[in-house]
Amino acid sequence: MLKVRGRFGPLIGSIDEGTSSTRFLIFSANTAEVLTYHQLPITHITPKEGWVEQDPCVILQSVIETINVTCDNLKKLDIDPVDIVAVGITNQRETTVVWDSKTGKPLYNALVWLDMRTSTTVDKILLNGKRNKNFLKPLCGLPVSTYFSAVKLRWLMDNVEEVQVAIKENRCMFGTIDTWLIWNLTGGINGGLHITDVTNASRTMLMNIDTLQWDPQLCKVFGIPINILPTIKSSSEIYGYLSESVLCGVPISGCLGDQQAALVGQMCFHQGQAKSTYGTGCFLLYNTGTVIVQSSHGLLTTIAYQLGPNKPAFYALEGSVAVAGVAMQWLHDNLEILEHAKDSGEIAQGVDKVGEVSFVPAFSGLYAPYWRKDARSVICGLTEETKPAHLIKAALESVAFQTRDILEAMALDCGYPLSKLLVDGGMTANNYLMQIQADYCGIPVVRPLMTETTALGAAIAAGYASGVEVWDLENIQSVSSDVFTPAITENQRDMKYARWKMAIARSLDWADDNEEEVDEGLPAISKLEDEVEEDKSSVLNGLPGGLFLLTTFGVLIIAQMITNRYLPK
Ligand SMILES: Nc1ncnc2c1ncn2[C@@H]1O[C@H](COP(=O)(O)OP(=O)(O)O)[C@@H](O)[C@H]1O
Ligand SMILES: O=P(O)(O)OC[C@H](O)CO
Repeated sequence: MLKVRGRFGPLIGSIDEGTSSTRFLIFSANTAEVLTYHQLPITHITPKEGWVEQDPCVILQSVIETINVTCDNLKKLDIDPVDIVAVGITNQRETTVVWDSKTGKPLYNALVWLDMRTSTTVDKILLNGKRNKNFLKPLCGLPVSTYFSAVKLRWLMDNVEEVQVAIKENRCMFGTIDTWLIWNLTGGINGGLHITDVTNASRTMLMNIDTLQWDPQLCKVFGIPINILPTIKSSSEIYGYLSESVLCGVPISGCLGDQQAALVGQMCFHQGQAKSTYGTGCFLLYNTGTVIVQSSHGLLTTIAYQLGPNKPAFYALEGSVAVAGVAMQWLHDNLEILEHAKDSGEIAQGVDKVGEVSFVPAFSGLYAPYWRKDARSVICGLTEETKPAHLIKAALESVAFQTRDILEAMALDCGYPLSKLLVDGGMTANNYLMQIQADYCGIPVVRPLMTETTALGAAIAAGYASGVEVWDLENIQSVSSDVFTPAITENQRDMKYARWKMAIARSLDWADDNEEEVDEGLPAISKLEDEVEEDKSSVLNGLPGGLFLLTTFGVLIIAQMITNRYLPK
Protein backbone atom coordinates (compact mmCIF):
# COMPACT_ATOMS: atom_id res chain seq x y z
CA MET A 1 0.00 0.00 0.00
CA LEU A 2 1.12 3.55 -0.67
CA LYS A 3 2.12 5.48 2.38
CA VAL A 4 0.37 8.75 3.12
CA ARG A 5 2.20 11.70 1.63
CA GLY A 6 1.92 15.45 2.34
CA ARG A 7 -0.94 16.80 4.43
CA PHE A 8 -3.65 15.60 2.03
CA GLY A 9 -2.26 12.09 1.62
CA PRO A 10 -1.61 10.70 -1.83
CA LEU A 11 -3.29 12.72 -4.58
CA ILE A 12 -5.15 11.32 -7.57
CA GLY A 13 -5.60 13.25 -10.82
CA SER A 14 -8.75 12.79 -12.87
CA ILE A 15 -9.14 13.72 -16.53
CA ASP A 16 -12.85 14.29 -17.25
CA GLU A 17 -13.33 14.82 -20.98
CA GLY A 18 -17.06 15.57 -21.42
CA THR A 19 -18.97 16.61 -24.53
CA SER A 20 -19.01 20.26 -23.50
CA SER A 21 -15.71 20.65 -21.68
CA THR A 22 -12.48 19.09 -20.47
CA ARG A 23 -11.54 19.17 -16.79
CA PHE A 24 -8.58 17.98 -14.80
CA LEU A 25 -9.21 17.65 -11.08
CA ILE A 26 -7.02 16.73 -8.14
CA PHE A 27 -8.54 14.63 -5.36
CA SER A 28 -7.10 14.13 -1.92
CA ALA A 29 -7.17 10.38 -1.28
CA ASN A 30 -7.72 11.06 2.42
CA THR A 31 -10.88 13.11 2.08
CA ALA A 32 -12.02 12.60 -1.56
CA GLU A 33 -12.28 16.41 -1.75
CA VAL A 34 -11.32 18.32 -4.89
CA LEU A 35 -8.21 20.37 -4.08
CA THR A 36 -8.11 22.23 -7.38
CA TYR A 37 -9.11 21.88 -11.02
CA HIS A 38 -8.99 23.56 -14.40
CA GLN A 39 -11.67 23.46 -17.10
CA LEU A 40 -11.68 24.35 -20.81
CA PRO A 41 -14.73 24.39 -23.12
CA ILE A 42 -14.73 22.17 -26.22
CA THR A 43 -16.27 23.52 -29.40
CA HIS A 44 -18.80 21.53 -31.42
CA ILE A 45 -18.28 21.71 -35.19
CA THR A 46 -21.58 21.44 -37.09
CA PRO A 47 -20.82 21.41 -40.84
CA LYS A 48 -24.35 20.28 -41.75
CA GLU A 49 -27.71 19.85 -40.06
CA GLY A 50 -27.50 16.90 -37.71
CA TRP A 51 -23.72 16.59 -37.98
CA VAL A 52 -21.71 17.11 -34.78
CA GLU A 53 -17.91 16.88 -34.85
CA GLN A 54 -15.02 17.80 -32.58
CA ASP A 55 -11.34 18.19 -33.39
CA PRO A 56 -9.44 15.31 -31.68
CA CYS A 57 -6.26 17.45 -31.52
CA VAL A 58 -8.16 20.23 -29.71
CA ILE A 59 -9.46 17.64 -27.24
CA LEU A 60 -5.94 16.28 -26.66
CA GLN A 61 -4.45 19.77 -26.24
CA SER A 62 -7.21 20.72 -23.80
CA VAL A 63 -6.34 17.68 -21.69
CA ILE A 64 -2.62 18.51 -21.62
CA GLU A 65 -3.33 22.17 -20.86
CA THR A 66 -5.79 21.42 -18.05
CA ILE A 67 -3.23 19.05 -16.47
CA ASN A 68 -0.46 21.66 -16.67
CA VAL A 69 -2.60 24.54 -15.36
CA THR A 70 -4.03 22.41 -12.53
CA CYS A 71 -0.53 21.41 -11.44
CA ASP A 72 0.45 25.11 -11.41
CA ASN A 73 -2.63 25.79 -9.26
CA LEU A 74 -1.50 23.03 -6.88
CA LYS A 75 1.88 24.66 -6.46
CA LYS A 76 0.14 27.96 -5.66
CA LEU A 77 -1.67 26.09 -2.85
CA ASP A 78 1.76 25.00 -1.64
CA ILE A 79 1.07 21.37 -2.59
CA ASP A 80 3.71 19.44 -4.50
CA PRO A 81 2.38 17.80 -7.73
CA VAL A 82 4.85 15.01 -6.98
CA ASP A 83 2.22 13.74 -4.52
CA ILE A 84 0.03 12.75 -7.50
CA VAL A 85 0.39 8.98 -7.51
CA ALA A 86 -2.09 8.02 -10.22
CA VAL A 87 -4.29 9.45 -12.96
CA GLY A 88 -7.74 8.25 -14.04
CA ILE A 89 -9.55 9.03 -17.29
CA THR A 90 -13.26 9.39 -17.86
CA ASN A 91 -14.79 10.51 -21.13
CA GLN A 92 -17.81 11.19 -23.31
CA ARG A 93 -18.64 7.77 -24.73
CA GLU A 94 -19.26 6.49 -28.30
CA THR A 95 -17.57 9.52 -29.90
CA THR A 96 -15.45 8.01 -32.65
CA VAL A 97 -11.89 8.85 -33.71
CA VAL A 98 -9.76 7.28 -36.45
CA TRP A 99 -6.12 8.17 -36.83
CA ASP A 100 -2.93 7.24 -38.65
CA SER A 101 -0.63 5.10 -36.54
CA LYS A 102 2.43 6.30 -38.50
CA THR A 103 1.86 10.07 -38.28
CA GLY A 104 -0.41 10.20 -35.23
CA LYS A 105 -2.74 12.53 -37.16
CA PRO A 106 -6.54 12.09 -37.09
CA LEU A 107 -7.95 10.91 -40.43
CA TYR A 108 -11.15 12.89 -39.84
CA ASN A 109 -12.76 14.95 -37.09
CA ALA A 110 -14.23 12.96 -34.19
CA LEU A 111 -17.86 12.02 -34.87
CA VAL A 112 -19.62 12.99 -31.65
CA TRP A 113 -22.19 10.62 -30.12
CA LEU A 114 -24.96 13.16 -30.89
CA ASP A 115 -24.15 13.12 -34.63
CA MET A 116 -27.03 11.93 -36.83
CA ARG A 117 -25.30 11.56 -40.22
CA THR A 118 -25.41 7.78 -39.92
CA SER A 119 -29.17 7.64 -40.29
CA THR A 120 -28.92 6.02 -43.73
CA THR A 121 -26.16 3.68 -42.49
CA VAL A 122 -28.59 2.51 -39.80
CA ASP A 123 -31.28 1.97 -42.45
CA LYS A 124 -28.88 -0.14 -44.51
CA ILE A 125 -27.98 -2.27 -41.51
CA LEU A 126 -31.66 -2.73 -40.72
CA LEU A 127 -32.37 -3.55 -44.37
CA ASN A 128 -34.78 -0.60 -44.51
CA GLY A 129 -36.94 -1.86 -41.69
CA LYS A 130 -36.83 -5.57 -42.50
CA ARG A 131 -34.69 -6.17 -39.45
CA ASN A 132 -35.71 -5.40 -35.89
CA LYS A 133 -33.54 -2.63 -34.42
CA ASN A 134 -32.89 -4.90 -31.42
CA PHE A 135 -31.52 -7.78 -33.49
CA LEU A 136 -28.00 -7.42 -32.08
CA LYS A 137 -29.08 -6.75 -28.50
CA PRO A 138 -28.49 -10.31 -27.26
CA LEU A 139 -24.82 -9.89 -28.22
CA CYS A 140 -24.04 -6.27 -27.39
CA GLY A 141 -26.96 -5.02 -25.28
CA LEU A 142 -27.70 -2.13 -27.68
CA PRO A 143 -30.23 -1.34 -30.41
CA VAL A 144 -28.93 -0.33 -33.84
CA SER A 145 -28.89 3.47 -33.62
CA THR A 146 -26.96 6.48 -34.87
CA TYR A 147 -25.71 6.81 -31.26
CA PHE A 148 -23.10 4.05 -31.15
CA SER A 149 -19.54 3.91 -32.50
CA ALA A 150 -19.86 0.99 -34.94
CA VAL A 151 -22.18 2.87 -37.31
CA LYS A 152 -20.02 5.98 -37.08
CA LEU A 153 -16.92 3.95 -37.93
CA ARG A 154 -18.79 2.31 -40.79
CA TRP A 155 -19.72 5.78 -42.13
CA LEU A 156 -16.08 6.88 -41.97
CA MET A 157 -15.02 3.73 -43.83
CA ASP A 158 -17.64 4.35 -46.50
CA ASN A 159 -17.13 8.07 -46.96
CA VAL A 160 -13.55 9.11 -46.16
CA GLU A 161 -10.88 8.10 -48.66
CA GLU A 162 -8.04 8.63 -46.16
CA VAL A 163 -9.66 6.08 -43.86
CA GLN A 164 -10.02 3.55 -46.66
CA VAL A 165 -6.40 3.93 -47.71
CA ALA A 166 -5.11 3.81 -44.12
CA ILE A 167 -7.02 0.57 -43.50
CA LYS A 168 -5.61 -0.95 -46.69
CA GLU A 169 -2.09 0.08 -45.66
CA ASN A 170 -2.58 -1.23 -42.14
CA ARG A 171 -2.05 2.11 -40.43
CA CYS A 172 -5.59 2.97 -39.31
CA MET A 173 -6.39 3.03 -35.61
CA PHE A 174 -9.89 3.34 -34.19
CA GLY A 175 -10.78 4.51 -30.74
CA THR A 176 -13.29 6.23 -28.53
CA ILE A 177 -12.00 9.35 -26.73
CA ASP A 178 -10.36 7.34 -23.91
CA THR A 179 -8.36 5.36 -26.48
CA TRP A 180 -7.28 8.46 -28.41
CA LEU A 181 -6.16 10.14 -25.19
CA ILE A 182 -4.34 7.15 -23.70
CA TRP A 183 -2.51 6.41 -26.97
CA ASN A 184 -1.29 10.00 -27.18
CA LEU A 185 -0.55 10.47 -23.47
CA THR A 186 1.54 7.28 -23.33
CA GLY A 187 3.78 8.05 -26.30
CA GLY A 188 1.66 8.26 -29.46
CA ILE A 189 3.72 7.24 -32.49
CA ASN A 190 6.55 6.32 -30.09
CA GLY A 191 4.87 3.29 -28.60
CA GLY A 192 1.58 4.72 -27.31
CA LEU A 193 -0.82 2.12 -25.87
CA HIS A 194 -3.78 1.27 -28.11
CA ILE A 195 -6.29 0.25 -25.43
CA THR A 196 -9.79 0.90 -24.13
CA ASP A 197 -11.70 -0.26 -21.07
CA VAL A 198 -14.72 -2.56 -20.96
CA THR A 199 -17.19 0.24 -20.23
CA ASN A 200 -16.17 2.26 -23.27
CA ALA A 201 -15.91 -0.87 -25.42
CA SER A 202 -19.46 -1.79 -24.42
CA ARG A 203 -20.69 1.37 -26.20
CA THR A 204 -19.25 0.54 -29.60
CA MET A 205 -21.71 -2.29 -30.52
CA LEU A 206 -18.65 -4.40 -31.31
CA MET A 207 -17.97 -5.94 -27.90
CA ASN A 208 -19.74 -9.07 -26.71
CA ILE A 209 -21.15 -8.18 -23.29
CA ASP A 210 -20.74 -11.74 -22.08
CA THR A 211 -17.16 -12.53 -23.18
CA LEU A 212 -15.97 -8.88 -22.85
CA GLN A 213 -14.08 -9.34 -26.13
CA TRP A 214 -14.55 -7.93 -29.62
CA ASP A 215 -17.15 -10.14 -31.22
CA PRO A 216 -16.29 -11.44 -34.72
CA GLN A 217 -20.00 -11.73 -35.50
CA LEU A 218 -20.67 -8.08 -34.65
CA CYS A 219 -17.57 -6.92 -36.53
CA LYS A 220 -18.80 -8.86 -39.54
CA VAL A 221 -22.25 -7.30 -39.49
CA PHE A 222 -20.68 -3.83 -39.59
CA GLY A 223 -17.83 -4.92 -41.89
CA ILE A 224 -15.20 -3.66 -39.45
CA PRO A 225 -11.68 -5.12 -39.50
CA ILE A 226 -10.88 -6.32 -35.97
CA ASN A 227 -7.21 -5.30 -36.28
CA ILE A 228 -8.03 -1.58 -36.12
CA LEU A 229 -9.69 -1.98 -32.71
CA PRO A 230 -7.86 -1.36 -29.40
CA THR A 231 -7.17 -4.03 -26.77
CA ILE A 232 -9.93 -4.22 -24.15
CA LYS A 233 -8.76 -3.83 -20.52
CA SER A 234 -10.52 -3.65 -17.16
CA SER A 235 -11.51 -0.25 -15.74
CA SER A 236 -8.88 -0.32 -12.99
CA GLU A 237 -5.29 -1.44 -13.60
CA ILE A 238 -1.99 0.22 -14.41
CA TYR A 239 -2.22 0.55 -18.19
CA GLY A 240 0.95 2.61 -18.67
CA TYR A 241 2.65 5.85 -17.75
CA LEU A 242 2.14 9.45 -18.85
CA SER A 243 4.78 10.66 -21.28
CA GLU A 244 3.13 14.02 -21.91
CA SER A 245 2.44 17.03 -19.65
CA VAL A 246 4.12 17.91 -16.35
CA LEU A 247 2.99 14.57 -14.93
CA CYS A 248 5.46 12.48 -16.99
CA GLY A 249 5.99 9.10 -15.35
CA VAL A 250 2.72 9.02 -13.35
CA PRO A 251 0.68 5.84 -13.98
CA ILE A 252 -2.67 5.94 -15.76
CA SER A 253 -4.60 3.34 -13.79
CA GLY A 254 -8.30 4.03 -14.15
CA CYS A 255 -10.57 4.40 -17.19
CA LEU A 256 -14.36 4.46 -17.45
CA GLY A 257 -16.98 6.00 -19.72
CA ASP A 258 -18.30 9.10 -17.95
CA GLN A 259 -21.71 7.70 -17.06
CA GLN A 260 -20.24 4.54 -15.59
CA ALA A 261 -17.65 6.65 -13.73
CA ALA A 262 -20.49 8.62 -12.13
CA LEU A 263 -22.06 5.33 -10.97
CA VAL A 264 -18.75 4.47 -9.26
CA GLY A 265 -18.37 8.04 -7.93
CA GLN A 266 -21.86 7.81 -6.42
CA MET A 267 -20.73 4.58 -4.73
CA CYS A 268 -23.47 2.54 -6.41
CA PHE A 269 -21.58 -0.72 -5.94
CA HIS A 270 -24.61 -2.82 -5.12
CA GLN A 271 -27.26 -4.40 -7.25
CA GLY A 272 -30.38 -2.21 -7.27
CA GLN A 273 -28.53 1.12 -6.82
CA ALA A 274 -28.93 3.79 -9.52
CA LYS A 275 -27.87 7.32 -10.40
CA SER A 276 -28.71 9.88 -13.06
CA THR A 277 -26.14 12.30 -14.50
CA TYR A 278 -27.29 15.58 -16.05
CA GLY A 279 -24.67 16.99 -18.43
CA THR A 280 -24.92 17.59 -22.18
CA GLY A 281 -27.25 14.58 -22.21
CA CYS A 282 -28.79 12.77 -19.25
CA PHE A 283 -28.07 9.15 -18.38
CA LEU A 284 -29.66 6.96 -15.72
CA LEU A 285 -27.71 3.79 -14.83
CA TYR A 286 -29.06 1.00 -12.63
CA ASN A 287 -26.57 -1.54 -11.25
CA THR A 288 -27.77 -5.10 -11.99
CA GLY A 289 -24.74 -6.73 -10.34
CA THR A 290 -22.96 -9.47 -12.23
CA VAL A 291 -26.19 -10.45 -14.01
CA ILE A 292 -26.82 -9.43 -17.62
CA VAL A 293 -30.37 -8.09 -17.73
CA GLN A 294 -31.87 -7.43 -21.16
CA SER A 295 -34.52 -4.72 -21.15
CA SER A 296 -37.88 -5.23 -22.78
CA HIS A 297 -38.73 -1.54 -22.43
CA GLY A 298 -36.15 0.38 -24.43
CA LEU A 299 -33.23 0.47 -22.02
CA LEU A 300 -29.66 -0.52 -22.85
CA THR A 301 -27.54 -3.20 -21.25
CA THR A 302 -24.05 -1.95 -20.63
CA ILE A 303 -20.96 -2.74 -18.58
CA ALA A 304 -21.04 -0.73 -15.33
CA TYR A 305 -17.41 -1.38 -14.32
CA GLN A 306 -14.79 -4.06 -13.91
CA LEU A 307 -12.46 -2.99 -11.14
CA GLY A 308 -9.44 -5.12 -12.04
CA PRO A 309 -8.43 -7.63 -14.71
CA ASN A 310 -9.36 -10.60 -12.54
CA LYS A 311 -12.47 -9.05 -11.06
CA PRO A 312 -16.01 -9.75 -12.31
CA ALA A 313 -17.70 -7.28 -14.61
CA PHE A 314 -20.74 -5.53 -13.16
CA TYR A 315 -23.59 -4.67 -15.50
CA ALA A 316 -26.13 -1.86 -15.68
CA LEU A 317 -29.40 -1.07 -17.35
CA GLU A 318 -29.14 2.39 -18.87
CA GLY A 319 -31.68 4.98 -19.95
CA SER A 320 -29.95 7.43 -22.28
CA VAL A 321 -31.43 10.87 -23.01
CA ALA A 322 -29.65 12.75 -25.81
CA VAL A 323 -30.71 16.30 -24.97
CA ALA A 324 -30.40 17.77 -21.48
CA GLY A 325 -27.87 20.60 -20.96
CA VAL A 326 -27.48 20.94 -24.72
CA ALA A 327 -31.03 22.39 -24.75
CA MET A 328 -29.72 25.23 -22.56
CA GLN A 329 -26.91 25.78 -25.05
CA TRP A 330 -29.48 25.87 -27.88
CA LEU A 331 -31.57 28.49 -26.08
CA HIS A 332 -28.39 30.52 -25.69
CA ASP A 333 -26.67 30.00 -29.05
CA ASN A 334 -29.56 29.66 -31.50
CA LEU A 335 -32.57 31.39 -29.98
CA GLU A 336 -30.48 33.89 -27.99
CA ILE A 337 -33.09 34.00 -25.23
CA LEU A 338 -30.93 32.69 -22.37
CA GLU A 339 -27.73 34.46 -21.44
CA HIS A 340 -26.41 31.93 -18.93
CA ALA A 341 -27.60 28.35 -18.29
CA LYS A 342 -27.33 29.04 -14.56
CA ASP A 343 -30.08 31.71 -14.85
CA SER A 344 -32.60 29.25 -16.27
CA GLY A 345 -33.97 28.09 -12.91
CA GLU A 346 -34.73 31.56 -11.65
CA ILE A 347 -36.35 32.54 -14.96
CA ALA A 348 -38.51 29.39 -14.98
CA GLN A 349 -39.52 29.89 -11.37
CA GLY A 350 -40.93 33.34 -12.09
CA VAL A 351 -42.86 32.44 -15.23
CA ASP A 352 -46.58 33.19 -15.66
CA LYS A 353 -48.89 30.15 -15.79
CA VAL A 354 -50.69 31.59 -18.79
CA GLY A 355 -48.80 30.86 -22.02
CA GLU A 356 -47.17 27.62 -20.85
CA VAL A 357 -45.86 25.24 -23.51
CA SER A 358 -44.52 21.71 -23.79
CA PHE A 359 -41.18 21.28 -25.52
CA VAL A 360 -39.77 17.97 -26.76
CA PRO A 361 -36.12 18.65 -27.69
CA ALA A 362 -35.63 15.76 -30.13
CA PHE A 363 -32.66 17.32 -31.92
CA SER A 364 -31.04 13.90 -32.40
CA GLY A 365 -34.29 12.00 -32.67
CA LEU A 366 -35.37 10.39 -29.40
CA TYR A 367 -33.14 7.97 -27.51
CA ALA A 368 -34.41 5.79 -24.64
CA PRO A 369 -36.95 4.47 -24.21
CA TYR A 370 -38.29 5.37 -27.69
CA TRP A 371 -35.29 4.95 -30.02
CA ARG A 372 -36.95 6.95 -32.79
CA LYS A 373 -34.54 8.66 -35.15
CA ASP A 374 -37.53 9.96 -37.11
CA ALA A 375 -38.63 12.12 -34.15
CA ARG A 376 -37.93 15.85 -34.24
CA SER A 377 -38.40 18.65 -31.75
CA VAL A 378 -41.82 20.14 -31.18
CA ILE A 379 -43.14 23.03 -29.10
CA CYS A 380 -46.81 22.46 -28.31
CA GLY A 381 -49.41 24.83 -26.91
CA LEU A 382 -48.02 28.19 -28.09
CA THR A 383 -50.41 31.10 -27.49
CA GLU A 384 -50.02 34.84 -27.88
CA GLU A 385 -49.17 34.93 -24.18
CA THR A 386 -46.14 32.67 -24.62
CA LYS A 387 -42.84 34.38 -23.84
CA PRO A 388 -39.20 33.23 -24.03
CA ALA A 389 -39.34 32.40 -20.32
CA HIS A 390 -42.04 29.80 -21.00
CA LEU A 391 -39.73 28.03 -23.42
CA ILE A 392 -36.87 28.10 -20.92
CA LYS A 393 -39.16 26.53 -18.33
CA ALA A 394 -40.38 23.93 -20.83
CA ALA A 395 -36.77 23.04 -21.70
CA LEU A 396 -36.02 22.32 -18.04
CA GLU A 397 -39.27 20.38 -17.73
CA SER A 398 -38.31 18.27 -20.75
CA VAL A 399 -35.25 17.03 -18.87
CA ALA A 400 -37.38 16.08 -15.86
CA PHE A 401 -40.03 14.35 -18.02
CA GLN A 402 -37.45 12.44 -20.07
CA THR A 403 -36.02 11.16 -16.79
CA ARG A 404 -39.52 10.10 -15.75
CA ASP A 405 -39.82 8.21 -19.06
CA ILE A 406 -36.66 6.32 -18.14
CA LEU A 407 -37.85 5.61 -14.58
CA GLU A 408 -41.12 4.21 -15.94
CA ALA A 409 -39.20 1.84 -18.24
CA MET A 410 -36.79 0.91 -15.45
CA ALA A 411 -39.67 0.04 -13.10
CA LEU A 412 -41.21 -2.22 -15.76
CA ASP A 413 -37.90 -3.98 -16.42
CA CYS A 414 -36.99 -4.37 -12.75
CA GLY A 415 -40.49 -5.08 -11.46
CA TYR A 416 -40.47 -2.27 -8.88
CA PRO A 417 -39.87 1.53 -8.91
CA LEU A 418 -36.78 3.28 -7.55
CA SER A 419 -37.32 4.73 -4.07
CA LYS A 420 -34.94 7.67 -4.60
CA LEU A 421 -32.90 9.19 -7.41
CA LEU A 422 -29.20 9.95 -6.89
CA VAL A 423 -28.15 12.75 -9.23
CA ASP A 424 -25.00 14.55 -10.35
CA GLY A 425 -23.55 16.48 -13.32
CA GLY A 426 -23.38 20.15 -14.34
CA MET A 427 -27.15 20.68 -14.61
CA THR A 428 -27.83 19.52 -11.06
CA ALA A 429 -26.58 22.89 -9.82
CA ASN A 430 -30.06 24.03 -10.89
CA ASN A 431 -32.27 23.81 -7.76
CA TYR A 432 -35.43 24.48 -9.76
CA LEU A 433 -34.71 21.51 -12.03
CA MET A 434 -33.99 19.29 -9.04
CA GLN A 435 -37.28 20.27 -7.38
CA ILE A 436 -39.41 19.65 -10.50
CA GLN A 437 -37.51 16.37 -10.99
CA ALA A 438 -38.70 15.27 -7.54
CA ASP A 439 -42.21 16.63 -8.24
CA TYR A 440 -42.62 14.95 -11.63
CA CYS A 441 -41.19 11.58 -10.59
CA GLY A 442 -42.73 11.46 -7.12
CA ILE A 443 -39.53 10.30 -5.40
CA PRO A 444 -36.83 12.20 -3.47
CA VAL A 445 -33.92 13.50 -5.52
CA VAL A 446 -30.59 13.25 -3.72
CA ARG A 447 -27.73 15.50 -4.83
CA PRO A 448 -24.29 15.02 -3.26
CA LEU A 449 -22.59 18.16 -1.95
CA MET A 450 -19.61 17.19 -4.10
CA THR A 451 -21.15 16.93 -7.58
CA GLU A 452 -17.92 15.99 -9.41
CA THR A 453 -18.84 12.33 -9.06
CA THR A 454 -17.83 11.46 -12.64
CA ALA A 455 -14.26 12.60 -12.02
CA LEU A 456 -14.34 10.98 -8.58
CA GLY A 457 -15.30 7.63 -10.14
CA ALA A 458 -12.27 7.69 -12.44
CA ALA A 459 -10.09 8.74 -9.50
CA ILE A 460 -11.44 5.86 -7.38
CA ALA A 461 -10.66 3.37 -10.18
CA ALA A 462 -7.15 4.83 -10.57
CA GLY A 463 -6.47 4.94 -6.83
CA TYR A 464 -7.77 1.41 -6.36
CA ALA A 465 -5.34 0.00 -8.96
CA SER A 466 -2.46 2.03 -7.55
CA GLY A 467 -2.89 0.67 -4.04
CA VAL A 468 -4.29 3.76 -2.34
CA GLU A 469 -5.44 2.13 0.86
CA VAL A 470 -8.04 4.69 1.95
CA TRP A 471 -9.96 4.05 -1.25
CA ASP A 472 -10.45 0.41 -0.52
CA LEU A 473 -14.02 0.04 -1.79
CA GLU A 474 -15.22 -1.54 1.42
CA ASN A 475 -14.26 1.58 3.38
CA ILE A 476 -15.52 4.18 1.00
CA GLN A 477 -18.26 6.34 2.51
CA SER A 478 -21.12 8.03 0.70
CA VAL A 479 -20.82 11.78 0.69
CA SER A 480 -23.39 14.06 2.31
CA SER A 481 -26.17 15.41 0.15
CA ASP A 482 -29.04 17.81 -0.46
CA VAL A 483 -32.46 16.16 -0.74
CA PHE A 484 -35.38 17.51 -2.82
CA THR A 485 -38.73 15.95 -1.91
CA PRO A 486 -41.87 15.86 -4.08
CA ALA A 487 -44.17 18.80 -3.37
CA ILE A 488 -47.13 18.28 -5.74
CA THR A 489 -50.04 15.85 -5.59
CA GLU A 490 -50.16 12.61 -7.53
CA ASN A 491 -53.05 13.97 -9.56
CA GLN A 492 -51.06 17.08 -10.59
CA ARG A 493 -48.08 14.87 -11.43
CA ASP A 494 -50.13 12.54 -13.62
CA MET A 495 -51.82 15.40 -15.46
CA LYS A 496 -48.49 17.02 -16.30
CA TYR A 497 -47.01 13.71 -17.43
CA ALA A 498 -50.03 12.99 -19.64
CA ARG A 499 -49.41 16.35 -21.41
CA TRP A 500 -45.79 15.39 -21.94
CA LYS A 501 -46.80 12.09 -23.50
CA MET A 502 -49.12 13.98 -25.87
CA ALA A 503 -46.22 16.18 -26.92
CA ILE A 504 -44.01 13.12 -27.44
CA ALA A 505 -46.65 11.60 -29.72
CA ARG A 506 -46.58 14.78 -31.82
CA SER A 507 -42.80 14.67 -32.21
CA LEU A 508 -42.78 11.20 -33.84
CA ASP A 509 -42.76 10.38 -37.57
CA TRP A 510 -41.44 13.80 -38.51
CA ALA A 511 -38.14 13.17 -40.30
CA ASP A 512 -38.86 11.28 -43.47
CA ASP A 513 -35.89 8.96 -43.78
CA ASN A 514 -36.44 8.68 -47.52
CA GLU A 515 -35.97 12.40 -47.84
CA GLU A 516 -32.76 12.36 -45.84
CA GLU A 517 -29.61 13.06 -47.77
CA VAL A 518 -27.95 9.94 -49.05
CA ASP A 519 -24.40 9.70 -47.69
CA GLU A 520 -22.12 11.62 -49.95
CA GLY A 521 -18.58 10.67 -50.84
CA LEU A 522 -16.94 7.55 -52.00
CA PRO A 523 -18.51 4.22 -52.73
CA ALA A 524 -18.53 1.76 -49.85
CA ILE A 525 -15.45 -0.40 -49.33
CA SER A 526 -17.71 -3.40 -49.21
CA LYS A 527 -21.43 -3.68 -49.78
CA LEU A 528 -23.03 -3.77 -46.38
CA GLU A 529 -26.23 -5.30 -47.71
CA ASP A 530 -24.28 -8.24 -49.13
CA GLU A 531 -22.51 -8.76 -45.84
CA VAL A 532 -25.76 -8.70 -43.93
CA GLU A 533 -27.37 -11.07 -46.45
CA GLU A 534 -24.42 -13.40 -46.11
CA ASP A 535 -24.69 -12.96 -42.38
CA LYS A 536 -28.14 -14.57 -42.39
CA SER A 537 -26.43 -17.94 -42.52
CA SER A 538 -24.69 -17.25 -39.23
CA VAL A 539 -25.61 -18.56 -35.80
CA LEU A 540 -27.44 -15.39 -34.79
CA ASN A 541 -29.26 -14.65 -37.98
CA GLY A 542 -29.48 -17.93 -39.81
CA LEU A 543 -33.10 -18.38 -38.85
CA PRO A 544 -36.12 -17.58 -40.98
CA GLY A 545 -37.55 -14.12 -40.14
CA GLY A 546 -40.40 -15.34 -37.92
CA LEU A 547 -38.25 -17.86 -36.10
CA PHE A 548 -35.59 -15.19 -35.60
CA LEU A 549 -38.14 -12.88 -33.99
CA LEU A 550 -39.41 -15.72 -31.80
CA THR A 551 -35.83 -16.45 -30.74
CA THR A 552 -35.31 -12.78 -29.87
CA PHE A 553 -38.53 -12.65 -27.88
CA GLY A 554 -37.55 -15.92 -26.20
CA VAL A 555 -34.26 -14.39 -25.11
CA LEU A 556 -36.08 -11.31 -23.83
CA ILE A 557 -38.59 -13.41 -21.89
CA ILE A 558 -35.78 -15.45 -20.32
CA ALA A 559 -33.98 -12.20 -19.48
CA GLN A 560 -37.17 -10.92 -17.90
CA MET A 561 -37.44 -14.10 -15.85
CA ILE A 562 -33.84 -13.66 -14.75
CA THR A 563 -34.65 -10.06 -13.83
CA ASN A 564 -37.58 -11.10 -11.72
CA ARG A 565 -35.62 -13.93 -10.20
CA TYR A 566 -32.45 -12.10 -9.27
CA LEU A 567 -33.24 -8.47 -8.69
CA PRO A 568 -34.28 -7.45 -5.17
CA LYS A 569 -37.96 -6.66 -4.75
N1 LIG B 1 -27.35 25.85 -13.51
C1 LIG B 1 -27.58 25.21 -14.66
N2 LIG B 1 -28.84 25.07 -15.12
C2 LIG B 1 -29.09 24.42 -16.27
N3 LIG B 1 -28.14 23.88 -17.04
C3 LIG B 1 -26.87 23.98 -16.65
C4 LIG B 1 -26.51 24.66 -15.44
N4 LIG B 1 -25.16 24.59 -15.31
C5 LIG B 1 -24.71 23.90 -16.38
N5 LIG B 1 -25.72 23.54 -17.19
C6 LIG B 1 -25.63 22.77 -18.44
O1 LIG B 1 -24.95 21.55 -18.13
C7 LIG B 1 -24.04 21.18 -19.19
C8 LIG B 1 -22.66 21.03 -18.60
O2 LIG B 1 -22.65 20.01 -17.68
P1 LIG B 1 -21.39 19.02 -17.61
O3 LIG B 1 -21.72 17.99 -16.58
O4 LIG B 1 -20.16 19.81 -17.43
O5 LIG B 1 -21.47 18.44 -19.09
P2 LIG B 1 -20.53 17.44 -19.91
O6 LIG B 1 -20.02 16.41 -18.95
O7 LIG B 1 -21.48 16.87 -20.91
O8 LIG B 1 -19.43 18.23 -20.56
C9 LIG B 1 -24.09 22.29 -20.21
O9 LIG B 1 -24.87 21.84 -21.30
C10 LIG B 1 -24.77 23.45 -19.50
O10 LIG B 1 -25.57 24.19 -20.38
O1 LIG C 1 -20.97 14.61 -22.00
P1 LIG C 1 -21.98 13.95 -21.16
O2 LIG C 1 -21.59 14.02 -19.71
O3 LIG C 1 -23.38 14.41 -21.40
O4 LIG C 1 -21.90 12.39 -21.51
C1 LIG C 1 -22.06 11.95 -22.80
C2 LIG C 1 -22.28 10.47 -22.81
O5 LIG C 1 -21.17 9.76 -22.38
C3 LIG C 1 -22.72 10.00 -24.16
O6 LIG C 1 -23.04 8.64 -24.11
